Amino acid sequence: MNFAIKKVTDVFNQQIQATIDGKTKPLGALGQLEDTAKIIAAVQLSTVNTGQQSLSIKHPSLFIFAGDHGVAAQGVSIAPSEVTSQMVANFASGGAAINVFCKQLGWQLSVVDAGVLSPTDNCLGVINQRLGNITAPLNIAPAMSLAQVELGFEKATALVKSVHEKGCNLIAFGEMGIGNTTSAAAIMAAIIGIPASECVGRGTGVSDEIVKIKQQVIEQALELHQGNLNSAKEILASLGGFEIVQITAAMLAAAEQEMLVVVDGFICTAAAMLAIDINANVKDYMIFAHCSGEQGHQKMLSHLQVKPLLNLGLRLGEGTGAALALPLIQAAAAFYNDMASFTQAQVTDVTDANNNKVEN
Ligand SMILES: O=C(O)c1ccc[n+]([C@@H]2O[C@H](COP(=O)([O-])O)[C@@H](O)[C@H]2O)c1
Ligand SMILES: Cc1cc2nc[nH]c2cc1C
Repeated sequence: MNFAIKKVTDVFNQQIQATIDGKTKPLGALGQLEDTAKIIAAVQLSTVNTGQQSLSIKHPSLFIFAGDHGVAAQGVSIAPSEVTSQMVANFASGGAAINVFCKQLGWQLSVVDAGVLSPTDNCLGVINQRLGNITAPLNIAPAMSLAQVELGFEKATALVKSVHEKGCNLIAFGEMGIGNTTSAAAIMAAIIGIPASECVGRGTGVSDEIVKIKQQVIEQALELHQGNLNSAKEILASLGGFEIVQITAAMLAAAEQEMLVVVDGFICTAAAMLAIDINANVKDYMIFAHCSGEQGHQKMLSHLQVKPLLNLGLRLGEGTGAALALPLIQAAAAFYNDMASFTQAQVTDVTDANNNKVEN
């Protein structure tokens, strides 16, 4: 599957910067909200809203993709794989952190079974996009086949298209999967080309001893699959998870539909790295919500040269960081649309006086 993602043009950058700088505030005083407004404006002025001046966040939707990881049986998590299906049931009945935040903040929340141990057919509203029950342990065999990766890409793409058709223009991704910090750290090591020790972390909160086991498992996996890590899809088949496959594809499909993409924590950023590897244009559509407490996440973000909005020490996943960033994203669009300019408010333009921006 290929994704035709329009490159966000820089033709409007000067206009966008002038709009932001013309607002009644010292230059740069809205900090990262200004950077966020620039991302939204660059996407919306150069794609959907060409020529239109105001920014819009329509029907913000958050998708949690859940998948189980065979590597969990190698003792790399505090929790057994059964917890993934149990948490999916918790999402379906509204009891998880992400349910509370989505309800509070006005996100539409959907839960996707990308392949968890116990099929979740009896969970109300859970979307069935299963690629299997659980991946193979990545240090022993390829996590899945390339055919499963392709199927995941097809299913995720169709899902995103249907959400876009309902009028959504901003989509966020979260995940749930016991063992998936091992998979994400292995993906990170493969993509960045750094040792497993720099990528591995405590995940759900494992001990130093288990961190060492995780590191060994990742090192075994990288050695086993060397030669089969030449493309993002090969990396996904060798080291991925069913939820990571579908998040990667969903990010690409969302950018293809000219939607903004909100990236959550460590695992979702691993998917973002893979998506960027497949089509670099997708990065222009991404807003990085937060820096997770998972060691390795800051390194991923630095590698991508992006600055997330929040740094709250969250390490839950489920899309919780993405959900909490929504009010800031909305605030960025709102100040861009609604703040008065120096001219409109008849306030002395301090940017001219102090920064010699106007040549006269
Ligand atoms: O989003 C993050 O940065 C993050 C950091 C640490 C853990 N998690 C969550 O914890 C689970 C994976 O942890 P583990 O220890 O089982 O690999 C998975 O369900 C993730 O949603 C998520
Ligand atoms: C209880 C629990 C909830 C989670 N939510 C995301 N990852 C999780 C991991 C565990 C163990």
